[in-house]
Amino acid sequence: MSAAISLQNVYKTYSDRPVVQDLSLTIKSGEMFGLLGPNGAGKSTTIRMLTTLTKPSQGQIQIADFDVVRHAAQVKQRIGVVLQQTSVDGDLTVWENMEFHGRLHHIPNRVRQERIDRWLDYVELSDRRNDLVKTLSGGMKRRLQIARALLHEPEILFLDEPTVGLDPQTRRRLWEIIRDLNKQGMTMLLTTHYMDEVEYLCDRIGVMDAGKLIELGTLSELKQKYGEGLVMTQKGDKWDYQFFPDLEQANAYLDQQPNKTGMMVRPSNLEDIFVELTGRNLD
Ligand SMILES: Nc1ncnc2c1ncn2[C@@H]1O[C@H](COP(=O)(O)OP(=O)(O)OP(=O)(O)O)[C@@H](O)[C@H]1O
Repeated sequence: MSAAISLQNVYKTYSDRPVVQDLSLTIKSGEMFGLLGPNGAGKSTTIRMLTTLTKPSQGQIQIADFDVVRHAAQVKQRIGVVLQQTSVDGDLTVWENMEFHGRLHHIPNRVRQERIDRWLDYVELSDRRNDLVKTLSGGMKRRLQIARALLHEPEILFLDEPTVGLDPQTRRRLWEIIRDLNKQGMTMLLTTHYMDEVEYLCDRIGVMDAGKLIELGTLSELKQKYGEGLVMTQKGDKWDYQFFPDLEQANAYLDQQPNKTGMMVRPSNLEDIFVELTGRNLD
């Protein structure tokens, strides 16, 4: 597989304050990549640079072999973007939002109508096509954002916190859409605060903290690295976490303890690894 997204030693500085530092990363074509990190880690800034919305202060970014600064127009043709803050226009209908976006991308009329129908159908909004967007639920608006981002048939889709603020059923529904698009071959980069989202969706995970990429790998690689078994020990109102290569070794350790009160063993998960790495919970 070739590289869909490539960052080499990328920095972004605002008023001398580095918010992204020395970020190098390659995402293959067809990959579903999750960028995880606490508030202010630099995830949105990274997405903004990848999607030509802001320029890197230093370093190189290529999308489908096009430089994001020198060939921004070619990059824009190849990417779809669903950002947290880019909302759909509430005073237009569902169809008008799609139509407007299609015209911006100069999609010829007949093709545009066919694609609007197809993508609205795909995100199950066909029956709401004549409704004002402000009358839609949060989940429907997000689905419309996705349909709109797909209208010009991008190769790569960027999703910044795609399910934030949505109820569990709606999140699941969006996950299915995201998964299905990836199965159809679309490269995807998503940022999220939700560990379960990354675990469920992503082939590979990058953890950002304070502007730096501090960990990278598949979930199983990360679990192998940090340990698949965990011993939790209650210390007052806090828990101490100790990783072990597997559950058997975690249990063996527990068995050796003279006092097992306040101790428990369980399989580790991504959140444990995240807390170990950043010393913080995400919520
Ligand atoms: N336009 C800007 N001007 C100045 N500082 C900025 C700007 N955009 C972002 N920052 C700062 O850069 C840092 C990284 O922000 P960013 O939004 O990329 O983080 P994030 O990981 O996406 O966090 P969140 O999950 O809260 O969105 C923050 O400290 C933020 O205040």
